[in-house]
Amino acid sequence: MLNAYTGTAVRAAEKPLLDAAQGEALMRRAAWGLAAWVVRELRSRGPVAGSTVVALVGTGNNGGDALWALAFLRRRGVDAVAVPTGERMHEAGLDALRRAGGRVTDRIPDNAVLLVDGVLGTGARGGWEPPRVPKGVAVVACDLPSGVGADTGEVARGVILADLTVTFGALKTGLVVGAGAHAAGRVEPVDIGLSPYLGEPDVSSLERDDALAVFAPPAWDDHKYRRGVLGVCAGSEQYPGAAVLVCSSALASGLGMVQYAGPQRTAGLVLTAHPEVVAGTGVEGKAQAWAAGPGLGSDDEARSRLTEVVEACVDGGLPLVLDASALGLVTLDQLSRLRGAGCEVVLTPHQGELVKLVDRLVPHLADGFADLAKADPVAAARRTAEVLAVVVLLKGSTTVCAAPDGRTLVQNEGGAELATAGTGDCLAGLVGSALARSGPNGPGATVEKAAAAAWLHGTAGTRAASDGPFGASTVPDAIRRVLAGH
Ligand SMILES: NC(=O)C1=CN([C@@H]2O[C@H](COP(=O)(O)OP(=O)(O)OC[C@H]3O[C@@H](n4cnc5c(N)ncnc54)[C@H](O)[C@@H]3O)[C@@H](O)[C@H]2O)[C@H](O)CC1
Repeated sequence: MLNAYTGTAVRAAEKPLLDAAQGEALMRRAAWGLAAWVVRELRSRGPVAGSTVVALVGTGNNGGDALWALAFLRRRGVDAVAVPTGERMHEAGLDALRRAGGRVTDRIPDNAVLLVDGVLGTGARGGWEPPRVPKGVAVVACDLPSGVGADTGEVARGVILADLTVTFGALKTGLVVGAGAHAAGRVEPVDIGLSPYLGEPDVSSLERDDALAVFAPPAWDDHKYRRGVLGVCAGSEQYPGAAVLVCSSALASGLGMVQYAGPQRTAGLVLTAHPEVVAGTGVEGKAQAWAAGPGLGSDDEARSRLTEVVEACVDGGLPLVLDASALGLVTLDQLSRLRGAGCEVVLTPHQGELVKLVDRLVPHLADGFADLAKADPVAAARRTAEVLAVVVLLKGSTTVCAAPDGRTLVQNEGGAELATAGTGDCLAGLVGSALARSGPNGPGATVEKAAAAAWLHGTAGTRAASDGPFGASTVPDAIRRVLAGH
């Protein structure tokens, strides 16, 4: 599990050390770590000594880190060049650079091979006007790409996309969420001794082993009912394929059984693809969790199919994932009955669906909510989860999984290749599968299951993309390959 903290929390963690006059020691540790990563980057591209490294240096401590790092690099024989972007530079850092034999110029030298972005860190307020960065120059951001909001991942004007971000003290939320995560490139944390002063993380991310623990292979004495039975209510005359995609993904994730409830033609398609599915028109059976919504449509029949599933879940206290059409159909009363029956509920909207859901079910949150969902997806998912008392899995370039108590997991596996019709249906099947398994229960368990599904879905997407462009029907096979370890 990886943990990330807001910039505000990291600054608060620094405070006792700054009060104890440890500021320069912290900065030198940070700069030392940054210089070490720059050396690695240089080595991967050619010789270290003699190469020109330029740092854009802002007026604050972020610039101070960059100056100290240049001073350390100068001692490795690097031609270390500072380019100030403001009226002043960190005094001690500048002094260190000068003593080490580095230089200060007013423009990026043509022969620069690597650029350190040390303009703005956690103290940034809004954007800036960057100089033109010559093509082919590697970019290493100091703590954060300048202009990325450390608390939110919102990207302001002027952000230079980094190949690598070396971040100090702790991962920042803004480096693992949304556009900020994209701007940061690879992220390498450097320990500067803040751990004892950091509280609870703002967000966390499941790693491979955490996710695979949710989708664990069967134990030697498992039988099909103990491995989990997922009920699927998806697909319609208009969108029959959705039913197949949900069932295929659920089966690929290694469940004991998939039970399909839907019209005959759709059931026929499901059975042709997967004869092992138990299909019928109603919800009777042995389902231990339900996935409802993909391709249901919005007519009376869709509404009544969803109602049947909700009632089955209320009666049995079963977990339920609501996706796609179900997000436009579910009522506040149904959510409240599900909660009252102790059912785990996961909603899986993308940004547009979340905004519509909030408009419809939580009108008092609706004002400005579309802007919030764009700028700060973590806050948007959290607010919805809290007010509806369900887990919200918000799909996007970063998948945000928020629990009603605020616990939030963010997953960045997979890329834009997954933005193709039907992949959301596959994700719904995986969330349903995670819910149907007897796994860890208790606080946090539901949000972890949702995040594990997001991890598997994203990782499968990346696997599928490695063979070239793909459609959603390829995803289930990729899921199997990820779970098989190849
Ligand atoms: N505190 C420590 O000892 C350590 C800090 N580290 C590094 O310091 C930065 C945070 O430093 P801080 O000085 O607080 O903020 P910044 O350097 O990010 O910038 C402040 C500076 O910039 C001006 N400013 C803010 N926004 C803009 C803008 N949009 N355009 C132009 N100028 C702007 C502001 O007025 C200030 O003058 C942290 O990220 C670390 O890199 C180390 O971790 C070591 C310990």
